Amino acid sequence: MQAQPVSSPPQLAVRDVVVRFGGIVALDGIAFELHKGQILGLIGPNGAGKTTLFNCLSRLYTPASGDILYDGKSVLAKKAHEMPAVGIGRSFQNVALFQRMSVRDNIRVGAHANSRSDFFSDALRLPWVRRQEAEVDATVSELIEYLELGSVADLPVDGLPFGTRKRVEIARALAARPGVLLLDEPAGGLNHDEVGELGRLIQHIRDDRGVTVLLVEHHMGLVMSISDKVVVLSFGRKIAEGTPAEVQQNPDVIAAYLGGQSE
Ligand SMILES: Nc1ncnc2c1ncn2[C@@H]1O[C@H](COP(=O)(O)OP(=O)(O)OP(=O)(O)O)[C@@H](O)[C@H]1O
Repeated sequence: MQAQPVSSPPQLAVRDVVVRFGGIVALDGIAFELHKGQILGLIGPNGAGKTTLFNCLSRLYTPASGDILYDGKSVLAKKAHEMPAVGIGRSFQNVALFQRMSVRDNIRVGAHANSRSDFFSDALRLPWVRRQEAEVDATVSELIEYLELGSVADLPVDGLPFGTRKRVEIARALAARPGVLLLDEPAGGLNHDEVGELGRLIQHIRDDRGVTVLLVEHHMGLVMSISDKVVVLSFGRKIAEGTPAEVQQNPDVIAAYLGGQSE
């Protein structure tokens, strides 16, 4: 799938977001837009505000001012657990799965984010509950195949290699059928080959499933090779936005990273 032209309304819009922790201004009026089918890389030196922004997008933090809009509607009244149903899914930096549960059941948890149920309907196994369960089973099976998790589907998560657990986490986020997928440092802890596979996977998720991706990542090779657009933060401000080539040549970006290295 091709990214929509930037003249179309944005799927996700970050408008002048400010976050303060005591005297620290972690985000100082951040604004950018993400269009359907784009892969956006959010980068910046340590302490730039990437995680803080990510936590605003998944509603773990509430900005002091500014707004976040999904398909034109503010999400600030939503709670974190409501976000998958809104259409914004996320993965966590350090993998946040149910360790003793199987791969299949972890993915099932993600699929249930979009399903409705209540005690009596469940207990009576009403036809719509059975139909919904069949749909969840089909979604989970399709994702197990899509993410090549078939050989480990019924194993508990805690014994699996880190790279596999990261794929399970992506599968769980996809199970809620997000319009936008937020990936928090997905390359962290992966080896060179695994990073290459991850980059192809993220592009496939965009191309095959039409999912828009916002990627917070320190791995420059990954960000620059797959992003349509890169937003650069430094000390809570947006210092650059553009294509990977534009951003890499931007003197402010080069200075921010060199400054970070000499600290
Ligand atoms: N919960 C918090 N309480 C106080 N200050 C915080 C909190 N979270 C972040 N900060 C501060 O806000 C600023 C932005 O931090 P943030 O973690 O968002 O940066 P980052 O770009 O994600 O950094 P890194 O790449 O190291 O993860 C930093 O100065 C940080 O110390």
